[in-house]
This record gives sequence, C-alpha cells and structure tokens, in this order.
Amino acid sequence: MLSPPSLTPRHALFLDFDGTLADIAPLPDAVQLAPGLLQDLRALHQALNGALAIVTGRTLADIDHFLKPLDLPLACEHGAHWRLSSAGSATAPSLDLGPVLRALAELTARHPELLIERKSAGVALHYRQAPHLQQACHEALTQAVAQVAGAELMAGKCVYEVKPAGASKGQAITRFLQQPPFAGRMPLFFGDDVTDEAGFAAVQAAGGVGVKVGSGDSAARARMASPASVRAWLHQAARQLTGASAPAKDFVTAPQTAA
Ligand SMILES: O=P(O)(O)OC[C@H]1O[C@H](O[C@H]2O[C@H](CO)[C@@H](O)[C@H](O)[C@H]2O)[C@H](O)[C@@H](O)[C@@H]1O
Repeated sequence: MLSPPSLTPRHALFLDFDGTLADIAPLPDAVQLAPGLLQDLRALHQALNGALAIVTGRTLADIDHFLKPLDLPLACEHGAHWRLSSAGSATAPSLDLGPVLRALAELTARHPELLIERKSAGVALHYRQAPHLQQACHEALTQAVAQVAGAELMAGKCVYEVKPAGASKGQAITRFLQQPPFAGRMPLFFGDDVTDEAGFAAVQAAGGVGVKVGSGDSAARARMASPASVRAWLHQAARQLTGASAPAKDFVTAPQTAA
C-alpha cells in the first residue's frame, strides 16, 4: 500500500467529508472542524485553480454549513446532487419515499435511539447509538426500499442510506473530470468508507490514485491512517503549493499498513 503522492498544481483533488476531513462523531450534528482546515482548503482550491471538490454523502446544506464561507465544487448525497459552480449543477430524479418513511416512523417509534436524517434526494437511518439494532434496521429498510422504484439501499458507518439507484461518488467524480478545471488533471480521491470505493475506482480508471483513510479492505492504491493524517497532508500540501517556507510542525507521516 502506497503513501499518497505529493500534491502538484497538475492534480485534481476530491475529498470525502465524514471520516476523512472530519473525525467521526457520535451524531451527525456533533462534527467539529479542526482549526486551520478551512484555510488549507481555501489555499488548495486556489493553488489548484479550482480543481478541488468535496464528494460526500452529506446534503448540500450540511456542507455549506460546515465549510462556510467556502463555496467549493461539491457532489453531495452520494452523487445525487452535483454542483460545479452556481452556473453548473445536476440533480437525480426525485423518489417517492412514502414506504421508506412509513417504515422508518414505525421503527423509530419503537426505538427512539435510532436517528433519521432526511435528505433532499433520500434518507439515512443512523444506529450508532444502538449498534444492536443493525439487523432490524437492515431488514426494515430492505423491505421498504423494494417498494420504491428507482431507489437503492447503501450501508455506511453505523448507517443505512436510501438514495437514487445508480448515483455514486464514482459517477460524480467522472462528471467533474469531464469539465474544466478538472479535465486533463491527475485525480486523487481521499475517502474512508465502503461508500467511497466507487470514487477510488473512478480516479484510478482515470490514471489517478485512491487514498483509503483508516482500516478496512479497499481497492485504493494508497492509504492514510486517520482524518488527522489527511489534514496534516493537506496542510503540508497547502504550504508547499503556496510557497510558505517553514515546514509544518504537525505533519506526521501516517503508518502505511493495510487493515
Ligand atoms: O460521504 P461522507 O462525507 O463520509 O458522509 C457519509 C455520511 O456521514 C455522516 O454520517 C457519518 O458521520 C457521522 C458524524 O461523524 C456519524 O455520527 C455517523 O455514524 C456516520 O454514518 C452523515 O450523517 C451522513 O449523511 C453521510 O451520508
């Protein structure tokens, strides 16, 4: 397993949010951004001439909230929404989620420790506060999703998500790579979850490198230990590309072991 390459102005950078830029928190709203991250993202966006995008399962509103005042290219809800700029965006067809929402209402009435996260194109069911309910969540959603045309169920970290079928981070990254300023660059995608595997496949098919954050099987060619390692790498890259002279004090090379 490789370390990620040094970032150059010829790269395009795609970054997952939860578990990659931000540490995993007990609840989705409890996420805290590390000091300096926004400044590093802004510097890298400029140094890459705009070729930096966030590729996430979160909603557009969540990312705009967490990364405010940055206005970065964004693919959210696992590719269901895609935004290059105010001039260019795309959205998956909407789903009739009635059967899913009814199943979730019934399940959460019995188990209030489960958390429903409504999104504009889908919905997530979080069981981080009740891991013993994973199987019950899976069974209820599998049955409900079968009643919704065009929907598919996806598993993430202590979460099941219902989203438009076919939408993926890989599809979103491929769409970015067809447009300036991303086209013609070597893509790097950093992600931590099984939901990021489609993104790793997309960048590697385009001659780039997927970077798996943390443990677990992955097709990514490179690996970093943790979100803290990713933030340190981004900080170092921002300093190098913007010509800052002193070395970053907090840069630590991540152990490069497979899970
Ligand atoms: O694609 P990502 O940016 O990694 O987003 C994936 C999901 O992340 C969020 O849930 C996860 O992070 C939470 C905060 O750390 C954690 O409490 C939860 O257990 C994780 O599943 C987010 O809430 C989802 O909408 C994203 O799809």
